[in-house]
Amino acid sequence: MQTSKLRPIFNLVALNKEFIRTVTATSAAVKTDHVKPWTEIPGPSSLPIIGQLHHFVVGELANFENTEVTMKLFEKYGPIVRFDEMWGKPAMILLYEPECCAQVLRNENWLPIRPGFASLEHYRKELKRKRGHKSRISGLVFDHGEVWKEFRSTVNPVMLQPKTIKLYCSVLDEVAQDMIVRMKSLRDENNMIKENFDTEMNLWALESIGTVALGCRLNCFRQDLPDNSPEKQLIQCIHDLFVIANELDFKPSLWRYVSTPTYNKAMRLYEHHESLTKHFLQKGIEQLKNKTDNEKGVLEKLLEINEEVAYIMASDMLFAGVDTAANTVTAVLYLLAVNPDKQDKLRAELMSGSEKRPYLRACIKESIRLMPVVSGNMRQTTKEIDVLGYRIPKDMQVVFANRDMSLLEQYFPKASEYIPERWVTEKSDPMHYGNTHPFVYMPFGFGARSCIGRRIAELEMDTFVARLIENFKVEWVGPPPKVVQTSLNYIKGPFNFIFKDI
Ligand code: HEM
Repeated sequence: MQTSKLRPIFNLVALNKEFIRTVTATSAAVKTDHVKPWTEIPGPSSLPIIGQLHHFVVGELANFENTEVTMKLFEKYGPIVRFDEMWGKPAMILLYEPECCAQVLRNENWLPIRPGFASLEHYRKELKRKRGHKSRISGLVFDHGEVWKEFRSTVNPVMLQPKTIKLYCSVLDEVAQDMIVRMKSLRDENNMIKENFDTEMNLWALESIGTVALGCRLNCFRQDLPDNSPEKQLIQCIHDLFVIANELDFKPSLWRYVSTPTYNKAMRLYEHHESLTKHFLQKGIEQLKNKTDNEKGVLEKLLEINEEVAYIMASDMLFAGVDTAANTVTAVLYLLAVNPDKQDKLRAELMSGSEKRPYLRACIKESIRLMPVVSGNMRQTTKEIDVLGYRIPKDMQVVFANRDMSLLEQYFPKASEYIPERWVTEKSDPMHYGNTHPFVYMPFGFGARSCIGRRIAELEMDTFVARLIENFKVEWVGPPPKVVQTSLNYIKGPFNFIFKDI
């Protein structure tokens, strides 16, 4: 309810929304003379010295792990929201308007900058160099400018070549089938896998990406795999990295000024991730020596460039390719479990033996729309740009709220429902996905900087989901799972899946 004291504020917000609608209707982000400075963009109130900090403690930004927080900001402030600079963490603008997202993304120069993971960047670029590490390259996730471009152009022909990716079809299917055997053995008397289902999905994802990054089977599914095995340590380490990066890089933190305990823990974690990656890469290189066929996979081709490129790319793949794929498959399973008619339809497609499986792709796309592992993407502007009546300066961080936009009725009719058909229906159908703005749903990012692992991830997920649905009738009991938002969106237990044999 609006109190009389608050009414002026609500009126301002309403005015702001009205202005935004008008500007959007004409031209979303054309440069005009009548623009306001970015500091006037609506957002949580700022106090002297502490800025917006109090909102993280008791206000509208507290409980940021809740995925609804950003949708609430949209409802309160409209399609553009301001976050002020805080303790060295740069100011940030959140955008919920697809044409404006398009404009920011299309205005990038040839060297797009995706900020985030500043603490990891600090570890790889500053701390390691202080310790005498000589390399200029930190990796695709963390480098920018010419260093990023040079590395990306070196690895693109290897990582994006469909012929190379196709080489992994059979080994990924082998991984999927081994995982099915493991899941069957893990089920309890109720056909449930309640204990550590998330770790199980991570084991599948690590085993899968390992075949590409390290050219060998890691054997993560061994029943006798101890908890302190390098495989389990790596899984835990990747998970902890994303969570701690969220504490340091996406929330207010003093680490840029003093070495806080969280900062020290993060630096130890980053070092641990590095030594584990080296351990696995060494294992991959050893196994290559016994290889009998002549087909060259990703690791061999990268090693031909040089060992450092192979190591850095493997490290990127192990960082970016485990939790992402694992949580996406969990989301697909959950949504198919609570939509049994869609699951039956998918199973019929899979059992038909047809080589083309459009409904499988559609089910995965629709799951990513409703429960994406990444809430949105980010860029640092490379030039000044006017958006929705505000002037955004160069070097400003802009976040695209793709998850929230994808849940809005105005972009996807019956937005809260699981309707894979929207991805395969005729163009003339009002439900056809093509009717929405292409910058609403962008799960793998945009342009030259987009996800280099997309084709690999899609192949892994298609293969595994197909095997799961062929083998199990998947059900879910009880309330929906909780999703916790850190740098990634993690689906949390209890995992009430029931896996009945087909
Ligand atoms: C469901 C699975 C995945 C999703 C949703 C996903 C999503 C994304 C997104 C949104 C970006 C940022 C793109 C941009 O800035 O425009 C990205 C970047 C990246 N992803 Fe993925 N990803 C997935 C799986 C993978 C896998 C399996 C790998 C490993 C090969 C991988 C490796 C990378 C790398 C290295 C980058 C940085 C690219 C660059 O900046 O040049 N991702 N991913």
